[in-house]
Amino acid sequence: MGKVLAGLSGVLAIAPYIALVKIGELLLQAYTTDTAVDSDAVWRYVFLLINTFAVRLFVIGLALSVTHFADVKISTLIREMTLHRLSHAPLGWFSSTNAGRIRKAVHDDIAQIHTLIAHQPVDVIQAIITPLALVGFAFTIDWRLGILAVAAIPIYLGVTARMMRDMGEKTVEMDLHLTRVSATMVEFFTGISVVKAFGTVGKAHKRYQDAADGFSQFYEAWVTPMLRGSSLAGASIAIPVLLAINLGGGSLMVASGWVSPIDVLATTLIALMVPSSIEVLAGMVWAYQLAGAAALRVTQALETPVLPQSDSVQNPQGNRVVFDAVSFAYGETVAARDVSFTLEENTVTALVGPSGSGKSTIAMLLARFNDPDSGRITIGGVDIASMPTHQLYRQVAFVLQDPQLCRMSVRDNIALGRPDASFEQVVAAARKAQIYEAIAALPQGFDTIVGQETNFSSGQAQRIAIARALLIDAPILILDEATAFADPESEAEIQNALSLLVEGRTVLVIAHRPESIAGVDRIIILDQGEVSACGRHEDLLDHPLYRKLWASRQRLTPSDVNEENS
Ligand SMILES: Nc1ncnc2c1ncn2[C@@H]1O[C@H](COP(=O)(O)OP(=O)(O)OP(=O)(O)O)[C@@H](O)[C@H]1O
Repeated sequence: MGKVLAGLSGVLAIAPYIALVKIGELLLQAYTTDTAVDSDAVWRYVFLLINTFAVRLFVIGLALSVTHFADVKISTLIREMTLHRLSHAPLGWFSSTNAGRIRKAVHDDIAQIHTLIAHQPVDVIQAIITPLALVGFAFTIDWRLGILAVAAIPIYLGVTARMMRDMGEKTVEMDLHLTRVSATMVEFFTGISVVKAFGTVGKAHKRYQDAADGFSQFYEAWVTPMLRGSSLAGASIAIPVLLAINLGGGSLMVASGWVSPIDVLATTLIALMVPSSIEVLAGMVWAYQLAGAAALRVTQALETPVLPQSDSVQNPQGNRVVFDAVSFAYGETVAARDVSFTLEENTVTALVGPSGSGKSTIAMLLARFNDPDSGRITIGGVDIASMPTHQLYRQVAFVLQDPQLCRMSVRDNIALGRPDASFEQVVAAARKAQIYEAIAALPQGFDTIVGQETNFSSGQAQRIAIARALLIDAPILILDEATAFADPESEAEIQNALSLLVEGRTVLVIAHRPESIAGVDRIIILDQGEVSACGRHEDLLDHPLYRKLWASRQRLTPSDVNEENS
């Protein structure tokens, strides 16, 4: 409908020229016959001019309204589909995915598609129909004047077509460069505090600098030859050139008695109008290319892998967790290889191993951050992949290294996993997590907005995360041990909060410091994604890797270390 209305407005564009020719003919006739001008007829054409102008404005407005309504509907739909898709993506996907890429797809790219839906149908149809209608009218005035009116167009089109030859590929390439610049900028700003603290701004800045340099080199190489072509194309449709062709040629035709001066005037004006319509079209082609590339990226976001979801609530028998021959790889990097172990109910099990041995990956498979490539994980005999997400997260809670407080009230932050919890339950969780006093001391208490009215220290944020997990009251808990000791000042309070949290639960601890897990029920040593040994601290003291991990923390006695080295 938008296109039909735009076509109609394009046809109406010839009305001023018809009025011009008719009024000109009336004036010329009065002049040559030395009679009075037929002013009624002149006014009729003036009214025709005003009316068609008003109708044209109305039709364009209507066409744009139709396309803008369509755009709002389609953009909303695409946003909903993208967000729905992203909300079902494995949690692990977010950490491995470039923040800049997601932001660009969800925000910028969907906005860019606006051009494609809201403006392109109207502008392109108008830009095609208007010059065609004008040129058609010029030919109806006189075919020779019609030819003069379009004489410069083939040169303009030829040069422009040459310039635009590999526009599609180049636009995609430009977009890749821009995405890289955007992603490195997000990376740079996200880590700016750490980078500054360690005085390595230059290094971190380099990735962004390289991306920006890459873009400017590509852009210069692409645009420089285009500028020459663009000057030549512009010169071929410059006003002096068009006036010389149309007025020069037209004057010769008037002298030969083929056409009247009014005809020449009307077709000259048409000749001046046609290139600007074509330029609008060329501009639209460019915008169309950009919007096309944006649409491609949105399509890719819509193809984000999703975790299969089950709707049928399962009935696990207890909370025994079994990892059964679980393997998982990030692309080529194998992070878990044929891993099997059991977490007995109400025991604390620690995963230890060198950095990169797969501790976090394996632990987070239990929270379905990703699904195993092979093998399965069961809770009470039920495969976690067959549990609905809400059921799984009632069974499994986690306290991670970065507690991630949201910009909402402290109360809502604590009740994030259980929005139906009463205020008394939230307060009780805060008390158990040893964070009640700090919250109560805030001017708005539990209604204080985090990140706006207050900010918590990392130790306090960790205790809020513990309160959150306490409130969820899940029987299984994944705990990143780094969390517990990140803030030495509040270590005692965190220890107390944690001992309350782990009580009576099945706990899997991602242990970064072997000395802190000496009292746990079971220790699993991981090496390059494989289970190397399991047992209690005392049982494992002879294990070379375990001894090495301890030695690296200088907790083994010198004699132990010597023994190991001998
Ligand atoms: N999101 C990811 N994308 C690609 N590879 C990853 C990702 N996360 C981890 N890896 C790789 O998987 C392997 C296991 O990493 P993981 O973080 O699970 O080890 P870890 O033992 O927890 O390490 P650390 O003690 O340093 O936290 C490593 O080789 C790591 O480089």
